Amino acid sequence: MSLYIGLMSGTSLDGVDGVLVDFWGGAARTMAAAYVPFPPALREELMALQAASPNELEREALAANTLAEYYAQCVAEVLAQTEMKPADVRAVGSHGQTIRHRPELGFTRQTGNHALLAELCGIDVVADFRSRDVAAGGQGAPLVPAFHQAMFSVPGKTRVVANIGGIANISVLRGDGKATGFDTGPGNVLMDKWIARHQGKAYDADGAWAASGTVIQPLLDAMLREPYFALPAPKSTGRDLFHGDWLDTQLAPFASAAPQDVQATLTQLTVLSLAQAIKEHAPRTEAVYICGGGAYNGVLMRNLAVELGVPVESTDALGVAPNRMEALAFAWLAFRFNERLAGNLPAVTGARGERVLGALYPR
Ligand SMILES: Nc1ncnc2c1ncn2[C@@H]1O[C@H](COP(=O)(O)OP(=O)(O)OP(=O)(O)O)[C@@H](O)[C@H]1O
Ligand SMILES: CC(=O)N[C@H]1[C@@H]2OC[C@@H](O2)[C@@H](O)[C@@H]1O[C@H](C)C(=O)O
Repeated sequence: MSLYIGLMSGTSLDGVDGVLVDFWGGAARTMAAAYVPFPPALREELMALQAASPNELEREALAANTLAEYYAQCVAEVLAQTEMKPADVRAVGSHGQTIRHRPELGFTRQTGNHALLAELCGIDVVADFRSRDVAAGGQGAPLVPAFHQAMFSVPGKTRVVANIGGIANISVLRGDGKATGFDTGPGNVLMDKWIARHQGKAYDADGAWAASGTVIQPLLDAMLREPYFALPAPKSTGRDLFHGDWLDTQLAPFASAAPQDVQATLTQLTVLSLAQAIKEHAPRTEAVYICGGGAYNGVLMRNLAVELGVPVESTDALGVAPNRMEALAFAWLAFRFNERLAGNLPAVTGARGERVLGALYPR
């Protein structure tokens, strides 16, 4: 067996997903999965750390310590579902928590106390997967297209895998074995923000609130004029751009709009920005497979299928539950690190070449 654990806590800031996976023989066999939600205080602190604030150096370090405890709990929960012990696992691939992503300034920061995680779980930890790609002139994101290519590409067919997390990104898997991909823009981040503000809920379950509203076309048109959407790839984004102030600036001329109509419009912003990217970069794709929490939003899924005119399915159809995909990808990146194989696709990130990604914290 070639066992790895992948941990992913993404831009939604809701918690950490973990998987235990066996890469023996080149396949990826998931043996266990767990999700550990973050308590409200940690979520709020991680949200606050997305932008400049007082004493952030110390606060980041303390948040990193707390994260390590939740990550270690997630590792313990996946192991508890099997007969496996820490010594059976070759490494934990831990994404960490993105608190800044500024590749144009030469850095991206995923916080987490990786030394503490190694100490707490007694397994080698591989972390900081994005920095080397940025050092080589790349965006450092998205990284999952390399994993999607390795697992899901089919000769002679174009497939698209789209992740709709806080931010949305696509992987275009071409029939010739090559892959491209980039961040298309907001996934759930703006919808989550809006429903939290108006209803105190973490997200719009199944898009039901959006479905009760009507799209405000002038607002949608204005938001689609955001320059990011027209930028050529390679490109990546995050809460650094799509934050509350961005939303408030867009909404300022629409102060009297009904909240459910705004939610319908934000949902359609995600649909159209994704659909435009797919139509432009994969016009002949036969199917689009969705992972990330957006796969559980029926309104988003149906509207995307209408917009694209091709089947839109969850990645369950590829044998991977949508909420496990990214954790699986970071287990795979740890495996690539251990084998000293490249983890990035320069055609995706724009790096000068292939690089081994990650840094090791031995157990
Ligand atoms: N049942 C559901 N109905 C609607 N939306 C849902 C549902 N379940 C999850 N989501 C959405 O998915 C989000 C979480 O998605 P996910 O865990 O893929 O994000 P992430 O990994 O944190 O983000 P990223 O991929 O950008 O790093 C939630 O915040 C919510 O908006
Ligand atoms: C800097 C950062 O954390 N980026 C995330 C984020 O969440 C989705 C999208 O933006 C993607 O670029 C990336 O995550 C996935 C795992 C990736 O690197 O492919």
